[in-house]
Amino acid sequence: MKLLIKNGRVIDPASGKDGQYDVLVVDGTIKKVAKTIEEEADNVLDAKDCFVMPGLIDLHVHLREPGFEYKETIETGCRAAASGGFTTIVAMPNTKPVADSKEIIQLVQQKAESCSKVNVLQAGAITKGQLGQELADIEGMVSIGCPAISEDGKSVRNAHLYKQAMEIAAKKNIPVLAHCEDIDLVNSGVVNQDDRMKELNLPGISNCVEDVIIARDILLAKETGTKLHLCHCSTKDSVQLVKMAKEEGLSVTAEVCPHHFTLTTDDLDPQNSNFKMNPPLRTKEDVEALKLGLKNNIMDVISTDHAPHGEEEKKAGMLKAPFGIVGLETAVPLTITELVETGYLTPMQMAEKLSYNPAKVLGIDKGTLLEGKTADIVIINPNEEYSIDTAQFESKGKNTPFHGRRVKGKVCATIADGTIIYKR
Ligand SMILES: NC(=O)N[C@@H](CC(=O)O)C(=O)O
Ligand SMILES: [Zn+2]
Repeated sequence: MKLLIKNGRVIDPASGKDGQYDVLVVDGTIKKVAKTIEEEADNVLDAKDCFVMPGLIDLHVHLREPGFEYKETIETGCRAAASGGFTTIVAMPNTKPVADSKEIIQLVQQKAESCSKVNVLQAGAITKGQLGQELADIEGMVSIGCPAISEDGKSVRNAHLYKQAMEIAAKKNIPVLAHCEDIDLVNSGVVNQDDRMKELNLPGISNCVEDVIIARDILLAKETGTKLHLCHCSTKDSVQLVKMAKEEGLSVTAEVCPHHFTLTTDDLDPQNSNFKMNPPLRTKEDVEALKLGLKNNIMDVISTDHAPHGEEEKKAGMLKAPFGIVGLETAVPLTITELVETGYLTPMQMAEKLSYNPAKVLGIDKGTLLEGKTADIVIINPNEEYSIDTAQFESKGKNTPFHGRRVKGKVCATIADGTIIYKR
């Protein structure tokens, strides 16, 4: 099987290439990247005026299977990933049952393999049942291909237990993906703690809820030598803390989600609980710090925190609705509109944050268009303008505050392992 991608703007962080090239894929492998390739192929894609980047990698996805199939299934989540340009996704463990054992990890792996070419990596929970009492079988899960551990949905409250998990992760050379939230400080908050929250008369979540755990986790990573990756950072001090950790030479990386660099608490419509997510939308000052953090390469990764929920449960109002919004199918246009068009990120940095750097965090041989590598590729038209429409989503989750928003940047095709898995 031969696939030829013609006339695109190839952007490949691994080689530093940014220019017009043709890409030839043979039997799932990138065979050749050259100025012009004249070769018969089974399939030819014209990528004129489009970015051709390594397939996107999302370190933070909630696939909801097993247990919450009404919100999303592995199959619908993978379809959403493909239409969003993602060829590898890391699934979070807060399923029912929790992904805390070899059996559940294997179940997800087998289902994913049977229904999609998207590379699904299931993160293992840190404690059994995410109850924070007893460590899960981390070594066992790693032995069957679990790429990382995470207690996402919450933090491990007991620092001693967490430190033990970090020691195992360090020994196994896998990253710890940290959801940073001090549950004792949350105090039933649902939106950011600021003037807007007072105006809306809703309970608030202060920046400290996130920052104190980021600080704790960095110090624990320093003492254990573990690779720490901080999930969905939303505060200005998170950027400062990551900067300090990097200056000290620690193995600390961090991600920012599109909603946290696009919206502030001023945008929040209290009647629409699709504005409710964890961490919450923060202030202008926080958003600017996150954007500069991405620009200055303090923040390494853009992840989606794709968190699908049912329509009914999201209708329960700001106080009762579950936290979370979908993100797989809006990440590319939001990144282009908010960060590339505005000059915060170059297209090369976009490819770094959405593919090359997440691959490095996981230590997997992906996120590149080098010859000889697996052909995971995304083709994006950065100039196409349109309105986000949830009716077009492949995801079961339609819970996004971005429905109707004008954006620029459209995924035209996604190729995983040499196969076209999405084409519009
Ligand atoms: N981010 C969210 O608001 N919700 C996530 C949990 C999480 O990622 O922390 C979920 O599972 O729904
Ligand atoms: Zn989380």
